[in-house]
Amino acid sequence: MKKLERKIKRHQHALLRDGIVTSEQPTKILAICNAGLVNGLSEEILIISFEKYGEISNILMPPGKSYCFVCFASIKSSNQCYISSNGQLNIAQDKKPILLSFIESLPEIVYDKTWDSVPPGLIILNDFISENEEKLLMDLPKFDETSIGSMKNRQVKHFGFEFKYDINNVDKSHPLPMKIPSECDFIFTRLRKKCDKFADFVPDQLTVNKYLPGQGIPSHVDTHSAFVDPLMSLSLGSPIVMDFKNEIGSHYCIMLPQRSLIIMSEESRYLWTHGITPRKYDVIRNNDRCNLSIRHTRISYTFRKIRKGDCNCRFVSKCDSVRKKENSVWRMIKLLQNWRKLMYMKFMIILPNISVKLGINRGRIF
Ligand SMILES: O=C(O)CCC(=O)C(=O)O
Ligand SMILES: [Fe+2]
Repeated sequence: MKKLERKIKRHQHALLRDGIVTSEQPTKILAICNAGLVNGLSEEILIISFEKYGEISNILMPPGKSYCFVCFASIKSSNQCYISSNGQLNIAQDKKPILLSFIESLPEIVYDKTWDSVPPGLIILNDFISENEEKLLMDLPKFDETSIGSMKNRQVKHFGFEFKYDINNVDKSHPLPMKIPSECDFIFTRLRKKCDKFADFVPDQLTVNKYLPGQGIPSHVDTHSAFVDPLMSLSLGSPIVMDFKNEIGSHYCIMLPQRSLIIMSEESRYLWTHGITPRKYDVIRNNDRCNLSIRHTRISYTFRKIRKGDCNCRFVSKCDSVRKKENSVWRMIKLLQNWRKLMYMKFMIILPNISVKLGINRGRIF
């Protein structure tokens, strides 16, 4: 038996131990037997390497495993992929060649991500602006192309109030001289017509983010005490996947199309984190397809309204106003405890003096 075949056989036995049955005959599903999530293989690399063989209908990467699966729409495609890549395509760990095997059926795994749901309170208005309006808004902020900017992962510009990333808040007492540009006014006239619910929303803070391919924004909840509900973000240029996560482990991947407006309100604004994974491609799954969307430059306009006073939402676990109140109660308790300690120490110091004065000694009065 040749060396390659022997190696594959070893991996096939390992797959069998996990209940995955390989097939001698070509099927639509290929197992990459020696590389998976734990070896740093990604869906992006698989799509880039394999899409030339035909339509990919699914990719399955079980968490914590050193194998994964690519499912083609036809056996012809999977067979071509097998012939050209088995033992020849160096995308396994340390640039080693991948070892392939056909399998009968995909194992059942529960995905930790969902592509077809949105968190409560989240609305996406597609084609919210025209191509001309998009161009105007993309050219407006005049980002300096030569500087990488103050943020590691993107460039930002603030209007109305500066968002300070070191304190995760705005300095409400120092508004910026640059207000939200009047070129944005049409957005809110349009919103009033399209969405009654947000007719009263008049933002006074705007953050423009510019993301190059490979850049993103860490998952976060916009500070409750900084901004009221809702938050709105207009997507210009590249479509992108935004990740929404909640505390009980739900993870929704939401495609933000070019020229769309996303409105985050209620639970989606207060409880779910949102973020953009820094990568050059997004994997989009719908029904029975798996596509790669190549990122190019994206500019987003995030409109927010500064909150006056504390937040009084019901999503207390993520509310910094609640945390602030809790902290001040704790501070008060600590202060009281210290005060009691101080009084006790003072008492212990003056006690001997009193006992001498009263003639108290060793518990006896004489
Ligand atoms: O780029 C976006 O659409 C979102 C930006 C954002 O979440 C933020 O600036 O807080
Ligand atoms: Fe945000």
